[in-house]
Amino acid sequence: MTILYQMAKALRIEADYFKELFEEGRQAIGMNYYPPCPQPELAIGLNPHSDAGGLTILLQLNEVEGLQIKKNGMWVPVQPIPGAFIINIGNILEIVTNGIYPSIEHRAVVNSVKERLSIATFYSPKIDGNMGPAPSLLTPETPASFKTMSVADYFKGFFSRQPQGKSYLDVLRVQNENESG
Ligand SMILES: O=C(O)CCC(=O)C(=O)O
Ligand SMILES: [Fe+2]
Repeated sequence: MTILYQMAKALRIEADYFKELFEEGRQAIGMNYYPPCPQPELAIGLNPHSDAGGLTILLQLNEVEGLQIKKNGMWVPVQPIPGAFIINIGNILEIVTNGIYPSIEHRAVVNSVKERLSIATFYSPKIDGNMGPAPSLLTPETPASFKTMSVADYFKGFFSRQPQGKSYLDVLRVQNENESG
């Protein structure tokens, strides 16, 4: 919550909006084990995706490189630093910040000789609320880029698709003035 409140403050989003969304939020944990692969160029550990939730806190457990983020169209490795957490922005933060904090596309590659372990915690809003771009960010010059929807419908949509880059966000985007009414 501390990280989220600092983000809200930086963007001048009312703290109450984040409190309402995230304070009773859901935290999920995922553990990833990537066995060594003799031909790593033919395999992928985890397909390119952006995380569904608000914030992800990730620990690369055993100092084997594997996580890559997409920056300017290129895959950039994230060096594991012992004891350091990686904070990733998920799709829901992109939606509530109306695109100011874009979610990060990332993937995990495998190593030819070493196994790799990571633990991720995903922090998301409570399931029985609605979410959309924070009202305080919306002005006539900066209209909503995303639809407001229930958190439950958002996750239903997310889990009914194959993870494929950031494609799900495009479905939720307000297309243009005419279509958005
Ligand atoms: O193993 C990693 O470093 C990435 C894990 C990940 O992106 C995820 O669990 O969503
Ligand atoms: Fe991820």
